[in-house]
Amino acid sequence: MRFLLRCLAYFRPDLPRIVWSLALTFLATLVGLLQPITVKVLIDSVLGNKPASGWVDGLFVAVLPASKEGQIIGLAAIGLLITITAAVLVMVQTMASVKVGYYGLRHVRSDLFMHLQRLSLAYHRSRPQGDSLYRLSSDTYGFQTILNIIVGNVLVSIVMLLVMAWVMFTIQPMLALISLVAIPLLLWTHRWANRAITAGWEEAKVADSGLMTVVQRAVASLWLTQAFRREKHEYQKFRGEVDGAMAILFRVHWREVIYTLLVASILGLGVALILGFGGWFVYRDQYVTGAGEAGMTIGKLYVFLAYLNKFYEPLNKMTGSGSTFAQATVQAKRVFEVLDQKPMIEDPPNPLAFPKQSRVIEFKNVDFEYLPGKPILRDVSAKITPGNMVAFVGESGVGKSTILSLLPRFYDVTAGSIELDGLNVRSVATADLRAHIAIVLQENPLLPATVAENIAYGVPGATQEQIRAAAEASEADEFIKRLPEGYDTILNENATNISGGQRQRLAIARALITEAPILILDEPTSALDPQNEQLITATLGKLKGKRTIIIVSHRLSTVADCDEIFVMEGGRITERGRHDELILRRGPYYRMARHQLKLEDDAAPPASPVPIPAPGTV
Ligand SMILES: Nc1ncnc2c1ncn2[C@@H]1O[C@H](COP(=O)(O)OP(=O)(O)OP(=O)(O)O)[C@@H](O)[C@H]1O
Repeated sequence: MRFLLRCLAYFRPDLPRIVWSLALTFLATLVGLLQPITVKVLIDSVLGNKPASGWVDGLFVAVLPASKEGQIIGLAAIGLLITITAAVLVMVQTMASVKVGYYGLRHVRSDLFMHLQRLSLAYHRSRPQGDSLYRLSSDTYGFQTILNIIVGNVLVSIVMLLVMAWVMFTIQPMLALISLVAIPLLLWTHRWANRAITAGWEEAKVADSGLMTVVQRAVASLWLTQAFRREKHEYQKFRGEVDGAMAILFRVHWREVIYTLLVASILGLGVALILGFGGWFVYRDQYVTGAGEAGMTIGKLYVFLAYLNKFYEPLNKMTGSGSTFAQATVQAKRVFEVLDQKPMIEDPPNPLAFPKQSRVIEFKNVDFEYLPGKPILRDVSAKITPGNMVAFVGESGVGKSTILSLLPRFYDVTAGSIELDGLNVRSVATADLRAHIAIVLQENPLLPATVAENIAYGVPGATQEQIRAAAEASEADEFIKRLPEGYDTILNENATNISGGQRQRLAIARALITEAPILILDEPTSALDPQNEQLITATLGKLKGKRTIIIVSHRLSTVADCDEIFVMEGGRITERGRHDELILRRGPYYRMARHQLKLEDDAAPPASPVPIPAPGTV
């Protein structure tokens, strides 16, 4: 019940429309109830010449003309009018409920989308993207289905059941009791089927979202497939997933059709009982005891059978929608599974004020592990003064990128702390913290939008001048002006219509326009040719003193100009200093430099700082 109320809460803002829709449904149902009366009046009063029994019949007879022909035509016209009125009411009700459904769907999707954005990178990296897409695009429909079934079906059906039961009892109490036999049988069948079908849908949804993941991965790595001629293998993998999902769906549908068969048989049994007992009552009252109008008549039996259909209709609907309902609850549960995930990175309850400005950054005895018991960083301490350019260097996998991702709190440290001007990053709002930091990675996502829009992503409403200034600072202006539409050139998916170096310079422009006091660059030049590397190194050189720059790079030519270089080994900082100091020390940095800068193996420590070859010459 709590689960259903939680689902329905998404539709609460539309409560007046739900009430209106319900009222229309009842009205349409009531109007529909008048339909069998036209036949009863035709059989009993017009053709059978019996007096009208009851005030509704009397009302019908009263509006009919005197002649038999006129009465028959009149009843046909009334029947038509009733049908059209009920259909119009249903039409208005349908539109009202469709609106309620879609508004609710919008709420659910917005909630889920927002929550997915709040969930940490750790969450998203541990799950297939296709699964999140599936939950957002497909599973959210479950809420709409639950509303439609509860409001448009269950509530109306329960009222209809009560009304019909009362009407049938007034016609023939014994027949009414017999017709109730179906209810316990239906309840028992429903209990069994609901469990089996829900379990089936749970399995089916996992398989279906797995299919989405396969497609998403295949599209994202299409170049890999084509380059390594693995189309056949990928196709077979896809077919395997499709076949697996289909087999599960077949199993669910088998359970559904068996359930439908059982429901139809139970309702059929009810109708058969009424036909048998009802027919016998008519025979007894009209041909044996001669009770006449006071007993069971053919007209009454007809009306009873018509109402029996209307009595069974909601039962049929309720049980018939049982499978759809089971599927919808599985979908809604999958949405709640994500909504109930607590974001790992949360703002403190009372964040301290933290206006954007240059600040001293300090890593204090930082330990970090992605997985419990598997330390990546150990006792890392480093102080970076505003305006300085520093670098973390070291072999692949030592934890350099990990350090960068701790500063904007993509992950939280396991022990120790990171402080800005002495304030722990955990004591300020994440948005305020991240406003201090602009990030450039080795591979930067660019959007399928214009070049100008991509640069201005972090500063919506940036002027043309700001965009141009950022592009000039990142040495991107030249190439942008040469693009077919200049700054208005639209980048295609993954920005493959510009080169890797150009993408990198756009990413730097996008970072610079934010005027964040801290600029983080993770391997900004590793994918670039010497000429582009030189351009970017020159850009960074110009920013020195204006922003705090933290670089992770393998290329010593990119970091040689830094105010401080932190050398990392096995998750620890083992050496620190300026390039020339580190070379003189003949430690791990020197060993790295020896290969890259082609220093003589046994060369004596140079008396003066080692000249750094200009980027592009090593
Ligand atoms: N999301 C993650 N979950 C678990 N382990 C991870 C995750 N990301 C990185 N690692 C592990 O953490 C270690 C450090 O990774 P990191 O990317 O920080 O190294 P790096 O020094 O930047 O390497 P490279 O120079 O190759 O980029 C590696 O052993 C890596 O396997």
